[in-house]
Amino acid sequence: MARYWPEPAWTHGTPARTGVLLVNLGSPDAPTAAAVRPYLRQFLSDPRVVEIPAPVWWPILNGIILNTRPAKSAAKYATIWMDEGSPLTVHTKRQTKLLAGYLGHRGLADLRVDWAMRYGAPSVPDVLKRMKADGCTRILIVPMYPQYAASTTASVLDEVATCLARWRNQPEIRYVRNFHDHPGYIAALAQSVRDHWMKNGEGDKLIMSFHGVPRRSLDLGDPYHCECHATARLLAAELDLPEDRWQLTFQSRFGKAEWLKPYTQPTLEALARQGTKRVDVLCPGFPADCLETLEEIALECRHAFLSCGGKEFHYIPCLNERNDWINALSGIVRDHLGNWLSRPAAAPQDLAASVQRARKAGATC
Ligand SMILES: C=CC1=C(C)c2cc3[nH]c(cc4nc(cc5[nH]c(cc1n2)c(C)c5CCC(=O)O)C(CCC(=O)O)=C4C)c(C)c3C=C
Ligand SMILES: [Fe+2]
Ligand SMILES: [Fe+2]
Repeated sequence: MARYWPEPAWTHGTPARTGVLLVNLGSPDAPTAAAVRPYLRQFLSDPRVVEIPAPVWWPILNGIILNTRPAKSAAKYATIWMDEGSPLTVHTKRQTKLLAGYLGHRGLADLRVDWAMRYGAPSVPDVLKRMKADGCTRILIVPMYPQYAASTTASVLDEVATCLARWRNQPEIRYVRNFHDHPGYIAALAQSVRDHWMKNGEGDKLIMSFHGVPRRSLDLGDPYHCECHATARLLAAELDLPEDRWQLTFQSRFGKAEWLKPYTQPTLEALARQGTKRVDVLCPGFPADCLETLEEIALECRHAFLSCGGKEFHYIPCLNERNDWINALSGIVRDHLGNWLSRPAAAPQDLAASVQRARKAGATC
């Protein structure tokens, strides 16, 4: 239970601040098996991600997966690694900096905007602790997942709650549950497609590929499937695309169970075999490029489509640092800050120190 540092005190004189914390999934520290193993161990030990009872799952995880997958995943990470690190981390860091700038221009320069990763570093508890030490008495948590899923969004909230469960004097917390239908997010996606078409012409079909989840989670009531469909419909409408010009698919299946269908790669292979010459592929569920988009889609799926007779495969990058997207994100943040914008944050107080001072001065309680 002593996983986290003790909470920092709010000291008198520290100016009160409102914090905004972007949280993404996280990456290993390096594209090596040694770095991928602890990352995968943490990720795949999360009961929100793998919902198999621990006595059944742990021998599989420790006996098979952690002995075989790290080297294979590391080789994939190595193909997309950037000079500054994993693409997911690099983009999340840049998005944070740009968001702080946009919010600053909207008169919110004193917001403390930071980022953390659910798995790997910097961890959610470490960043929350830093934010509290810097006077954040209110914190808006922004899981960087447009579509809510228990395995992603709820897992971030679990981690925040687990951290705060060890704190006596907690900040006020709000969070963004989803933004799958936010007009600014849909408009930025649509413009990214139009920008691509302007430079490269239009393909025969636009494939919107979302990360999959086990089919069972839909049957148990997870709204993820419906939110992916809502995003795809809104995007197709914004682009004025008739039904036969686009398709939604799910990628990144993990394990042997059935996942949400149709699967991305088999769909692309079938399209190529049926004579579709050119596809444009977009991953609207990922606000930042990462292993799953740059390796699985832009490399593996391209190869699969071309090997089955397709002629042109175009990958449309994620929103990353696009101005229209960061502007939309700043709107999402402002909407959720709501009445925090008009009420000053409570002054941070180190109550333990106040009590001691009062005692010294002769107070009896
Ligand atoms: C976009 C939302 C995501 C959902 C939903 C999601 C569910 C989910 N993922 C796994 C297993 C793995 N995912 C991996 C990588 C990965 N997943 C997401 C996003 C979602 N996952 C991202 C952004 C990434 C990329 C991370 C990066 O560093 O770039 C991996 C690790 C890589 C590998 O070894 O393949 C695994 C494993 C499950 C089981 C799941 C739902 C239950
Ligand atoms: Fe994943
Ligand atoms: Fe994958």
